[in-house]
Amino acid sequence: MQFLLSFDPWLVALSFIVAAFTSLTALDLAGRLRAAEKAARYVWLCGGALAMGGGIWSMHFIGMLAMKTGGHMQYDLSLTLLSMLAAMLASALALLIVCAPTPTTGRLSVGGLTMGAGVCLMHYLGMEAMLSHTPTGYDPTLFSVSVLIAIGASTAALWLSFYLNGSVRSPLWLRSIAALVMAVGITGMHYTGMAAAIYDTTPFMTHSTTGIAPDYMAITIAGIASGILLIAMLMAVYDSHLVSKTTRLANSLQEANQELRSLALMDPLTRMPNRLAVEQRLESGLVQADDRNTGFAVLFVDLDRFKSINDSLGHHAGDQLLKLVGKRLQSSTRNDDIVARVGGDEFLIVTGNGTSREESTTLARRIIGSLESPFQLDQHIVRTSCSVGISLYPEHGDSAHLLIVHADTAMYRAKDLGRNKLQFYEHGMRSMQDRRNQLEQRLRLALEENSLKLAYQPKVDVDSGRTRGVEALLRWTDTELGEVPPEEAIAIAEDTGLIVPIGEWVLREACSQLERWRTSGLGELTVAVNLSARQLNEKDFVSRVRHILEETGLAPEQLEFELTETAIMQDPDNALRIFRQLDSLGIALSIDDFGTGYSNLSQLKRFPIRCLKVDRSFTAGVTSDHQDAAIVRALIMLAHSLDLEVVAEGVETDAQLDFIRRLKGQQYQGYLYSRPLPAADIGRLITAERGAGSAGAM
Ligand SMILES: Nc1nc2c(ncn2[C@@H]2O[C@H](COP(=O)(O)O[C@H]3[C@@H](O)[C@H](n4cnc5c(=O)[nH]c(N)nc54)O[C@@H]3COP(=O)(O)O)[C@@H](O)[C@H]2O)c(=O)[nH]1
Repeated sequence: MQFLLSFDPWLVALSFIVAAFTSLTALDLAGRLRAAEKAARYVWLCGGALAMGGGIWSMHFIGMLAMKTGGHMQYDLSLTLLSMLAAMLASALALLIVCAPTPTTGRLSVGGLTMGAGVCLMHYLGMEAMLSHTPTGYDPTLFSVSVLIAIGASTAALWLSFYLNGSVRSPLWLRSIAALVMAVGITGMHYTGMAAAIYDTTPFMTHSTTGIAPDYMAITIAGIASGILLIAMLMAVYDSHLVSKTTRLANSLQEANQELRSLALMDPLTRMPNRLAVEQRLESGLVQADDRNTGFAVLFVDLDRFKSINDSLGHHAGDQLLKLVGKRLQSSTRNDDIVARVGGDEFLIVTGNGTSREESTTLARRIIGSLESPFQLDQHIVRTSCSVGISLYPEHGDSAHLLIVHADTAMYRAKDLGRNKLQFYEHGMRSMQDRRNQLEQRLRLALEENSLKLAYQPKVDVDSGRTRGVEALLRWTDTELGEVPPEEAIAIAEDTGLIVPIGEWVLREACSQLERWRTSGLGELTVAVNLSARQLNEKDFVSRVRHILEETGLAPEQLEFELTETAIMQDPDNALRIFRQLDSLGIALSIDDFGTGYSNLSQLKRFPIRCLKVDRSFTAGVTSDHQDAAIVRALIMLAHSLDLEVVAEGVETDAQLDFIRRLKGQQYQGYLYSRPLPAADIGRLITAERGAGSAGAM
């Protein structure tokens, strides 16, 4: 017998709300379950099955309570518990299914079927639990519809869960809509199932006194609903904690990433872009230039004599200098140029797009000019200069690599041409390494074939204007390479160790020449020979010198060695030992390029030195730069106080000579009197000088 049932609308609404709330919680749980690690997954699974099963079960019994009966309904305890167990097992199964990483159709179908069956089992066991109002049968159509709704709703719920908990968690509004759809399914199934019930008698007119009373049932339902609410709240709190933790982690990860990225692109000393950064910039510059049909320039800047500053003043000072140089370079460039430090004392500048050859020249000149004024490094004042090589895009290369290599090659050419210069790359210029290899080969050959030459530059007495001695300077004109600048030849010789045999050749040649001049009547001149630190390291250096003096017949008093402060400081103890032996032979020792090496004077004063040579870079500025003038004044005073002679190098003008004279510098050397000349020319010059002297005396 079918009866028309009526329901309390508030309780029906409540049952729907509980269903929706349960669905929302279940969707949330499914997402967490999938993301959870092994142990946490079991906790979420148990908690989820309890909450979800309990929720569905509560919704079902609220629906029962919503049914308006004339009597007092009681529920069978074991069937009620069984129905609850069925709901929870079905939920556990559903959650297990959604744990799987991929939602195959088979998995969804089996899951939907099993869960639907579980929900039906829960529902119809619940119906059976109604004591004295147990249905006697079910309308097959409505029953089938309720089963189909249960399976359909379960499959939809599983599918939604997969869909909404993919790689990215869906927003709350989307999950809420899904939960509402699921709630419609669950409540739809429930009320269809209730409508399917057939009773023999008018239901609910009788009273039962056994089983669970509706009051207890309401309390149980309220308890379970509160439990779900609690779990949902706990999840929300956990969620916000997780979100803030994740946000914090994400932020610090982002910061760490940024830091790593900037470190990878930054030179740690100067905090300027590094080689990688400039290469990236070059790559994008190439693309831009092609798009706009323009060009740009790459400038390779290398400091001159940085090594000697670093060696003599120490790495701290060297580092300070590099930072200051970096700042000056940056302030010499425009905003759209990038300045990077790409090696020890090497900087690379990539100009903004549209830079012409003329603009690159102006920039290179500005850069060279920016390094002209001295640098203050703690208590030291330091001077440096730079050589700049320039390559242009597109003329000199079509890749970042080529442009850098060509700018580098041009920079080495600028160094060969005497430093403190700019040089554009020219096609056919050999790469630095190629040229070095060729130079080394040719230099060895020149030594073997005895084709090296010496030039001599007079060292002139400031008061009398007469030549007191000469400095022997290496000259090399190669048949293939042409005239090779002495600085380049010496640098190769130093690097390859050839400086030892070449130095010995220079010494023998200079001593022989002096003897020839003496025997030809030029009188007692002295000859200064430059020494390299490498020569000092030769075990038998002193005995070789003694042997050459014996061989050539030159008196030791006519020989003088010049050594830079930097060379001495490479191994001061060894230098001191050798200097003492040379001094005891009667050979004089001079400190070359004085003022550029910045050695400590307490070290230097231990050495048997007779003379300080003021570096030509200071002499050049004595009449134009008050700092240079102050430095030369201080150096000469220092030499006087240590009872040493002073030779001012690089005197090119009368004004410079006057300055040296006023300070009582004893000797000078420079183009003013004579450039370095071949031996024959020097012979003639001194002969003329002597003749003029005797004529004057007469
Ligand atoms: N170990 C050895 N070093 C050597 C030897 N021969 C030369 N050298 C060193 O090479 C450097 C370059 O020498 P060079 O190009 O010969 O330059 C010398 C002079 O030409 C130059 N000079 C002299 N007067 C002036 C001047 O008025 N203006 C000006 N611009 N330059 C001038 O100075 C150089 C001499 O310097 P120094 O030796 O410091 O007195 C140079 O460092 C040589 O030392 C060698 O055989 N062995």
